[in-house]
Amino acid sequence: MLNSIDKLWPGWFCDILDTVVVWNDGSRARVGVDDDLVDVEVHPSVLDPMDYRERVGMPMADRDTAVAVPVRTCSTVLPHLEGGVVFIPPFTRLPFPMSLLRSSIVSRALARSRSYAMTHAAGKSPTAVVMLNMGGPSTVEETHDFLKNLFMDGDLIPLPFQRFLAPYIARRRTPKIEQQYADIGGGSPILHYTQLQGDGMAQLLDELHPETAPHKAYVAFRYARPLTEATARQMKEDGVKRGIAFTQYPQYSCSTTGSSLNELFRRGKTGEFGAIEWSVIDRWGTHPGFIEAVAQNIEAALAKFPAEKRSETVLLFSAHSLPMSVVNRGDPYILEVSASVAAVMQRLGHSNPYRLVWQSQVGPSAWMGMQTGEALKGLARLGKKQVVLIPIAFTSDHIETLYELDLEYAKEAREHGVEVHRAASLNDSPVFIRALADIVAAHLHECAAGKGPTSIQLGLRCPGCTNATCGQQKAWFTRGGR
Ligand SMILES: C=CC1=C(C)c2cc3[nH]c(cc4nc(cc5[nH]c(cc1n2)c(C)c5CCC(=O)O)C(CCC(=O)O)=C4C)c(C)c3C=C
Ligand SMILES: [Fe+2]
Repeated sequence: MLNSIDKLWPGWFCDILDTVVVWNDGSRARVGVDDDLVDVEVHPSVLDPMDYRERVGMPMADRDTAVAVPVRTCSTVLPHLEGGVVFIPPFTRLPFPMSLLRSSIVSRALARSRSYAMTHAAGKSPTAVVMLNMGGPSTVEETHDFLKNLFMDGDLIPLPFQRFLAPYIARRRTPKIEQQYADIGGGSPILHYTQLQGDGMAQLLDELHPETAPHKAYVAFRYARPLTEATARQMKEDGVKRGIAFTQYPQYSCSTTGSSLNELFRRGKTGEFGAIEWSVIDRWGTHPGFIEAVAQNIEAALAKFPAEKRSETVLLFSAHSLPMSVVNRGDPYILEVSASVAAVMQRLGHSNPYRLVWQSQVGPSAWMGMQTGEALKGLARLGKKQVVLIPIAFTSDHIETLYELDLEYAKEAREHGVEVHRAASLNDSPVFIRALADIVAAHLHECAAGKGPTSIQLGLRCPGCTNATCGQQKAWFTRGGR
């Protein structure tokens, strides 16, 4: 039996076969290693992958992202399962070695669905999925323009005499930040990863939601190339009629997602994008695919500690801080980051002690604490000498992970005798890319079911909000950008 499976799907299972146990009856089963078990669906006696897909009516992407595990033990309990496979749906919690295996299978899915998308979606105006984020300088030379755009943004940093003060502050800050980008390899990798994530997501979407295919990912950065205005020109040129504004910040803040939506609104209402029907995905910080992808990276970092001391390791979640003035006007970011952390810890079965701390404060005003650097020193003082640092509020590497966490904080902690490993950023995680596709597919289904173009939550302004654009923007998107 093992040989026949190995011939059909070469190399997929060999390394986990010995650890898998399956039992139960009917079409459900439990699979896992020792006590670490998950519920799965069982498809007995199906060995050919194409046949498998047809029989269960499963989209190509799901077939490949599922982990198919040959049944070979427990033949006394379930003789009819021997020679079959079990299908574990995407985002099911998996014991660690199996979750790694699934990642590699998802990579194959991306490659396969590319050709599917091309065959089925030729010649139609694309459904645009606009990936909103702040962006970063791709080269050191772009640092000044990035900072100038950032300090000009009154939604992020309201300054007196903004048009004059912003260029001045940007100029003064440029040498320091240029050096940081030089130290992390000569620029921010955010554009590279956003394009990769967007392209992978669009390919999967063509299959998950063929009604709106072809899907095309566009990147609209707030402070770096490609800026929203350039993306608007491109979308108009491509004849886009349907757009989804998809924030790439998992958790909502008025200073991040809110700022990007305000910018989209300003340019959308003057027709820069052409005539587009808009809808918005404004937050997804507890989506099971996002949580699964983060959890897998934590498990990989935890595995670097000796097994006998692993459970003592502190999981230190770190997110970009917010000024207390923003928190105190009712911004939902702190709550939503906390919800992400709670969901990840739930997924990990609360295997370790944890804290959520805050980094990257800028300027002299009061910011949300405790600060990440101080927390690491505090843990060292308390004798906690093993830490996994986890970036939880950003989806790819950037100056905060590669410079602040890796070069500053982790180094300092090691000087205090703490062993630190950072959980990798999501970057090219296939599980994460699949999650992005899943989020958009669910959104498209909801739109088709008449649930409206925005979430209910987007409609509520912060109780302390005095920014008129926020109100107009929310009303405009609620009408589908009309
Ligand atoms: C969820 C992420 C972020 C939130 C929330 C956020 C709020 C926020 N940021 C500033 C000021 C600055 N941020 C800067 C850089 C920067 N900010 C984020 C993310 C969030 N910011 C990232 C990922 C980056 C780095 C980009 C990269 O490519 O690496 C900077 C510029 C760098 C510096 O000068 O130190 C400033 C300034 C404020 C005021 C704010 C909340 C109101
Ligand atoms: Fe920031």
